[in-house]
Amino acid sequence: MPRPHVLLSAAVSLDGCLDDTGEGRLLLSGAEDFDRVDAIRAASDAILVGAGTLRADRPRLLVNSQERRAGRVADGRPAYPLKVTVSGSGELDPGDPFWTTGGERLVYTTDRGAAVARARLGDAARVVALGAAVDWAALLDDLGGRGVRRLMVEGGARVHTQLLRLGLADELRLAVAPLVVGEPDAPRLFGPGAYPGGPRGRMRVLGSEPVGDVIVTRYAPTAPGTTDGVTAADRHWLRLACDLAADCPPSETAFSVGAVVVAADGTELARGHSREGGDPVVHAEEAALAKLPGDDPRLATATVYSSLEPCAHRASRPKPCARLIVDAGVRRVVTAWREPDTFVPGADGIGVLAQAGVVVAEVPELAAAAILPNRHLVTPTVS
Ligand SMILES: NC(=O)C1=CN([C@@H]2O[C@H](COP(=O)(O)OP(=O)(O)OC[C@H]3O[C@@H](n4cnc5c(N)ncnc54)[C@H](OP(=O)(O)O)[C@@H]3O)[C@@H](O)[C@H]2O)C=CC1
Ligand SMILES: Nc1c(N[C@@H]2O[C@H](COP(=O)(O)O)[C@@H](O)[C@H]2O)[nH]c(=O)[nH]c1=O
Repeated sequence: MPRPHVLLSAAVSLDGCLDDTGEGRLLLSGAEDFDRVDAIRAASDAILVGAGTLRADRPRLLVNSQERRAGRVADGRPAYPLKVTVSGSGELDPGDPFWTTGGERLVYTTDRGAAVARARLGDAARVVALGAAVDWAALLDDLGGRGVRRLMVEGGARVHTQLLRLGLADELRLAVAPLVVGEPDAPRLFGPGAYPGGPRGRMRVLGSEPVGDVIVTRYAPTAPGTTDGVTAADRHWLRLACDLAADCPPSETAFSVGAVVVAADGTELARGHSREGGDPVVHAEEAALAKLPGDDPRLATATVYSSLEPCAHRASRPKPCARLIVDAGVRRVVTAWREPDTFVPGADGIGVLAQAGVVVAEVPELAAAAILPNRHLVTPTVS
């Protein structure tokens, strides 16, 4: 099951605070903005907050609009999204309105926390133990397995910080309120640590609008991952490579493939697709790499996204794409689809890359998109 789309939602002051240190929650949003948040909740399958937010805010996390609830029911969904919390300790207060209102409740916790949470909550929630520690990737996989496609995360600071740092957030929606908290101990949206792309990495702005007196901006993280684990930004770039594959001039004798080269800070360096620019034999990765100077220093930390595994054997050119990638100094490749035996039996571009020390991440959930423009070339059993 695919992981859900993860949307981080927060309201902050001009000095980046989520709250002040006083009693009760600081309302950063106005009525119009709370209504915008309500619409996102209604469009979500599940809403997650950390146990710290449960303790500090005692939220209900409802869809407040009756029309929106009715719309969900008309679509065959429950009136309220699933409510999810994360707690290492399991120290959750059954008197909180979170457990008695709205949608069904789910707690992700540790093996030790599970015993505490079950004793405290009884039937008010399903408690899922994820081992000695809570692993966020495992949590998202589990939610995907429960049919959650869109997850809204409403904080707090420690939860947002981890999801962004781990590269697991697809989108960040930030409402910036026109006030300054000014307190040194007030919770900040993002804590210190190593974020994808480092301090020079820039996110992509998807849009921005005034809502009442706050400004809401939508961002997408773009900096590639650095391991064979797949991040949300990796999926974004690989989806683009699959879209490029669909743009190739069709062929009966070669695959349609798209490729994108992305720098460590999330800057797109080059893109290419098969048979680009009227060259009947050029491959996607070859076309993309040819647009960059061979000594471009950004290549050493770049990631190549290719809808199809880079080729290992080639009749039409001296070097296959796996070798071109290694020779360009690229150390990481993300791909959706292993090459079938259609033209070259036993091609193992991933093996060539791995042998040269290149980290390869595979995203099988995007294989269908990579195959689509090639469906006339593969038998149904291969696809
Ligand atoms: N302005 C806004 O939009 C929002 C503001 N807020 C504010 O944020 C503040 C709360 O933030 P914060 O205190 O950081 O709390 P969080 O909501 O981020 O919750 C932190 C708690 O969640 C659990 N947790 C988180 N990550 C893990 C993990 N990897 N493994 C195990 N348990 C984990 C722990 O629970 P446990 O302690 O049980 O082990 C931890 O103490 C409040 O002041 C609130 O008002 C909150 C949401 C939105
Ligand atoms: N203070 C604040 C937010 N706080 C969030 O709203 C949650 C409470 O929602 P509810 O149960 O509907 O009262 C709370 O737990 C926290 O996640 N959100 C925002 O968009 N803007 C704000 O100014």
